[in-house]
Amino acid sequence: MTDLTVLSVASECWPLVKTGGLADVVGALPAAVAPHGIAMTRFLPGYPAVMRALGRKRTVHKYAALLGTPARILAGRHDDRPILVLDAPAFYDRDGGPYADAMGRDWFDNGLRFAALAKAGADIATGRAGVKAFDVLHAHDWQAGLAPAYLVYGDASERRPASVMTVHNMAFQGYFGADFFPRLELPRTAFSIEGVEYHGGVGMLKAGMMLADAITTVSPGYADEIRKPQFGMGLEGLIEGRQDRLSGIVNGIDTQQWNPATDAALAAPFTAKTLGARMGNKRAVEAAFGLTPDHGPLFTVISRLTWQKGMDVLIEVIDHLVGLGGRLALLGTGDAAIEAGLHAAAARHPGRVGIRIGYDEELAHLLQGGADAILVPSRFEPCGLTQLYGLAYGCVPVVARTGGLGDTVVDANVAAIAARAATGIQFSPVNYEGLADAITRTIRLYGDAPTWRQIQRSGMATDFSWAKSGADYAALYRGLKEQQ
Ligand SMILES: Nc1ncnc2c1ncn2[C@@H]1O[C@H](COP(=O)(O)OP(=O)(O)O[C@H]2O[C@H](CO)[C@@H](O)[C@H](O)[C@H]2O)[C@@H](O)[C@H]1O
Repeated sequence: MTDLTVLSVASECWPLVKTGGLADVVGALPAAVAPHGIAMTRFLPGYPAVMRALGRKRTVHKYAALLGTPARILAGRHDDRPILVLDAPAFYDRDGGPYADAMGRDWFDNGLRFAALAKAGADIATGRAGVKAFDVLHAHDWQAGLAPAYLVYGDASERRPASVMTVHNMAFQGYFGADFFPRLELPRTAFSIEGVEYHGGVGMLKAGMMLADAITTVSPGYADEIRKPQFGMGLEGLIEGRQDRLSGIVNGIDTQQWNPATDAALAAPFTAKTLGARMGNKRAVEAAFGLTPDHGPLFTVISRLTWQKGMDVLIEVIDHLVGLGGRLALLGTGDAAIEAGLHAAAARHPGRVGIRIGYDEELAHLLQGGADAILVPSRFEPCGLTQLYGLAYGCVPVVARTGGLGDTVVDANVAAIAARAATGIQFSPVNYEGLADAITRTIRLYGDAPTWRQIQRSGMATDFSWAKSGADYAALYRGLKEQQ
């Protein structure tokens, strides 16, 4: 029986639109909370891909002008779950990505595009947009950050749903100049330090974190870290002041989507009992990346190519990795300078380093199923999903000891190996010595076949499902509803 309704407002949702981990989480949450009596509806921008995927839709609300442009709210279903879409062609009907054009330049009107999503989300959650009001509005990242503000500064006579602001990545804050404020159609009182104002302009993530009834981030470790300036990125003061509202709930993974026994993207499906079958995937990865086949350790990286992800440090250690007999198959897209550095490394090491620039979901699955270890040298990582997929696929995660990476991987130190608890390798700090040493350790462990198998099996036995976190989100929603 469902007795609590949640509107989840986000700019991405797997499999409709994805640029990163946010989409995976928004896509998986409804099923994760459903067993706990929570009915979750997602609300997304009407990008062309979303409009196409939804098929039959019904108009539930029309705006003559939503922040200055005609718009409709449409109701549809996907994977047998309800979805609401903001159809505002002037904002979303464009070729290119959700945030940037085909050349990678941010859309000039991103502030307005996502403020409109947030405003319409608040209208829906309050029951003003042709569908029944929701108990809770759950806003994800800066793109939905103004939704709690539109609730707080809305019509005071209406019953207001509770709100949750989830921070998937503090580095993206949605900051716009003061001249942007009048376009938001918020009352003047909202432009204050207690409201949406941030350093003289509008901070969309800041607004959500300031005004939501609860703040969550995607691991307990990151929830702790963002109180410090190094990780708080300017918002540490606000976070300290709202400590009692903050919690960390670690991401799970969709174990239907990411199941090595049934994964159609693998050349050879396998289980913890048939790890030998991974060899078929390794051969397929070698073929796809132009690597010379051998039995030595094959590393992978599947990542946005950015400073956050430590990709500059990765480039520095590639010679070391190859020098120890390792090979690397990398899939990613991002900063041009990092792409150039990777291409140079691949040219130096033909047959040992293969690079694929681009976004390819199927190849990501094959890499997890065929590589021996996945490198995640992030400088900060709110949760991280690729190390969780690695655990599930016997692709041993080698991770920086930060945020969710530290929370989800058990380092293969002597005690953990003896207790059969080790699931990967942790290292710190994120610099040449730290990562090079971690690679040396990994290659040494790989050479000890029984221990390596044990690490793979312990990783695969880890509970990375949504079971616990789904219950945690449900408990959070319930607590907020009771306080209403
Ligand atoms: N080139 C490529 N081709 C195919 N797939 C690719 C790819 N590059 C990346 N991916 C996929 O994109 C996702 C990346 O998710 P992460 O959680 O690792 O990082 P991201 O920084 O995007 O997410 C942010 O939000 C998530 C969700 O909360 C947090 O886990 C994380 O710490 C935070 O930084 C994974 O599903 C990965 O397989």
